[in-house]
Amino acid sequence: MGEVKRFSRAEVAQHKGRAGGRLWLIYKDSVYDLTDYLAEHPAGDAVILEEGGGDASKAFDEVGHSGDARDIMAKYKIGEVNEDEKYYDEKGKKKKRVVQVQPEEGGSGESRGLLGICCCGLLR
Ligand code: HEM
Repeated sequence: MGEVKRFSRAEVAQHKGRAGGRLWLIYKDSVYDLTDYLAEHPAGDAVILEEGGGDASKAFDEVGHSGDARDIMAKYKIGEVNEDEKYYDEKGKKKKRVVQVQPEEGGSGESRGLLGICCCGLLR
């Protein structure tokens, strides 16, 4: 098997399936081109079009799709999202989102929350 193709989420978002374009979507960090499946979807194309270009993990799971549906989906896989944009770890478990807080430029390096500001007022 060859190398897996990698896509950025921004690149996937360019394929919304509108105006004759291809329809890609993301399910659990894998990228699918469902253009040729749209017309076959048992629940119609509209529900998939709504997710076009985006991450359909939640929508797909909420339906409670069958194993058959998952087998079909596998046939349309074209790659995976870039490693640094993945939401799931190697075990398929959802990663904790790491939010990096940059210190404010030129500031004191300390940002006070509302509570902090109130307390400071009281202590003065
Ligand atoms: C990603 C590729 C997809 C494939 C291969 C797929 C396949 C299928 C299949 C085979 C069914 C028939 C029922 C079953 O076997 O589970 C189904 C039903 C359905 N799908 Fe999808 N589906 C896909 C994506 C989506 C997405 C993104 C949505 C968005 C919400 C969606 C919404 C539905 C709904 C609402 C039903 C009807 C469920 C029901 O009758 O209870 N599907 N799909």
